[in-house]
Amino acid sequence: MVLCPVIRKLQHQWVVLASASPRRREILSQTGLRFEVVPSRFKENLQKASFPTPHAYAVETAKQKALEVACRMHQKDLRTPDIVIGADTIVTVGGLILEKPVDKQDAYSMLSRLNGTEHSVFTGVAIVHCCSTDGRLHTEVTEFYEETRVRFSELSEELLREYIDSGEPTDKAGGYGIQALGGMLVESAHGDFLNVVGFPLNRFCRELTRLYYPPPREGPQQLTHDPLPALDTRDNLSDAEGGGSDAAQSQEACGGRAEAGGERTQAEGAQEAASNRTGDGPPPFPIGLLELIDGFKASKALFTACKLKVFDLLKDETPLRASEIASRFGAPRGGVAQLLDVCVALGLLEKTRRAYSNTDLASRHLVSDVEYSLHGLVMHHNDHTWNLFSHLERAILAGPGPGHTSLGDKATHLSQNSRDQSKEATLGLLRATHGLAKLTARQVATAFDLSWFTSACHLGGCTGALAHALAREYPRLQVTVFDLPEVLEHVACFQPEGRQTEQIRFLPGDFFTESLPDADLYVLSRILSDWEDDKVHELLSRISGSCKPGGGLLLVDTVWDEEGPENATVDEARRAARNGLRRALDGLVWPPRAQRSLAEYRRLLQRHGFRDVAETRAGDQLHVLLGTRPSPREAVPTRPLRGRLHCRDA
Ligand SMILES: Cc1cn([C@H]2C[C@H](O)[C@@H](COP(=O)(O)OP(=O)(O)OP(=O)(O)O)O2)c(=O)[nH]c1=O
Repeated sequence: MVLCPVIRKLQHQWVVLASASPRRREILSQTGLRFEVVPSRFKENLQKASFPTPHAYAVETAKQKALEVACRMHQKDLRTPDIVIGADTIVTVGGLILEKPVDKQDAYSMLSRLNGTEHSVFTGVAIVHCCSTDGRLHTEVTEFYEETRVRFSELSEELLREYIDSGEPTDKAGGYGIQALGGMLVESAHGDFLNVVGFPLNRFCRELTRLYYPPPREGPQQLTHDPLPALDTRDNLSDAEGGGSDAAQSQEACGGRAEAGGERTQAEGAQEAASNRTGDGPPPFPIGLLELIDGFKASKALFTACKLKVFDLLKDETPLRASEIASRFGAPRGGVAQLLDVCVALGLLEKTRRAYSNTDLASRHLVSDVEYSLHGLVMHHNDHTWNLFSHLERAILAGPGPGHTSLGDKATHLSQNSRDQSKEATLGLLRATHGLAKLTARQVATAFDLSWFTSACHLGGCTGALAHALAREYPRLQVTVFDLPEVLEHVACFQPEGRQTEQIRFLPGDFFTESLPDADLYVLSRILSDWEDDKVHELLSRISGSCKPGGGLLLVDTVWDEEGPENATVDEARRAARNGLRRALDGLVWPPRAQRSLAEYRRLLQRHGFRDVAETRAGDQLHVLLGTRPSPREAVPTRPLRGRLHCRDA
């Protein structure tokens, strides 16, 4: 069974695992992936001292293992696999890198070092996408590593000796196998268990997802090949010429030219095959740039498929042919079939025997009436954001000014007073925000333990997505959703059925002009970044004035100085950068928002009398702060303000 949708995307690719490790084979086959095993002949002898970190060494070794197999297969078979996966597992302790012990004595000294202490197990992984043009191998490498911290308990000499005699340490990094007898040595393990066993499966699936959604890479996907059996060990690919991986020979195959002298190392040969070529030839094909150039087309295809409700048509899981879908739209088959094929390429639809069905991703998020639907968000971007961005140049040249830009004028109707908006526009905006709010609601509700509060008031709580998550997590909590009457008149259609409904009430009102409902806990989610400082102070002082001693304020928002969590992985840092990019892009067409740093939000809470401010993250985009009110305080009288739609545009 294939649980990870991205694995399905690889089912027609020729995937090779460049490893002799039975553990890696077993772990990878658990995904349902069809792959072939071709053990690497790369000699694991890179200079450890030349790497800045132990994991850099593991990643490079993994890469060279995979590149060696890619080159050899290309040369010997004249058939190039689409993807070659290499991995290398090492154990590090006190700055030392431990690989597989060479003998019992070596195993003993490794295990003695690990005895009673904590060490790290790193597995470096390389996913090499290959393609062949004019007899030359071109590769694109994605690499990453995962760390697991393992602690051994204090072990007796006798136990270590017995363990070594069992023979288990021989083929395992650090001289132990956590998955078997070696599990008895381990007191604790923090991180991915499978990473210790030789392959970080979870991270691997996440990396594949990152690579294949959105649009799959063009190069490797254009290759065709015959389907191969799920598991087929082809250890013995070559060997008419006597095996061994000769660098010059493999260079000839990979680069289409022989290297006189043949003094180059295998690593160098494989490295060059990685197509980082410089010099006279054309520069490497800029896949990333072309994807960027074409990116808008992919978005528009998705928007159009959503507008036509293609994913709704396919939601009952009966695959339909292009002609059937076209006839439902009363449209000619040709264009519809093309759109459907684009959706297949984008990973939104699957095509089997000329019939189309939704991928898991589409079933979960693009069908309009499912729980975690983002259909409303897509429609909002199609109907509003798309037009705004077509005026981007004008917006930039006009620059910010009084009343913002001519584009800004157009834009403000999206985030302005909802009384000015048509009912349909308000509903569209609510659908867009509801989809996103639902996706993050549980993470926000559980960011802190709120079980000591008995009543909460979500100010500007819109459709109640967060209120429902709070009610679900805290069965004692009564939640009031306080929002403008013109917002609340539309929320009935967003309410799920269930027990939590009894814990939730919707109260119309304007949090700037009307008294706030009583509550132990006030919640503000993505509100403050819509307002400049004077309004923010006004609102916080009203909340502070209504908040009882011991009550709290839960503040949820994006922050401008986001760098990802402390000790962020490369992945997390990238995500943080992408969030920043999204905000920067929005800033080009919408009136600038009052983005604040985490420290500024913390100071705001403190200034308005909230103490012990704690902060954490909820998912990729949101930061959550919780402050409590130690003593009662008078509410500061406020000027009445115009009401507005308290939910962020998407
Ligand atoms: C720490 C630890 C390692 N190992 C294994 C995983 C790896 O197979 C091995 C480390 O050696 P590697 O050099 O990473 O891999 P390998 O030689 O087995 O296979 P190949 O190079 O062909 O890919 O140690 C366990 O099985 N259990 C453990 O607890």
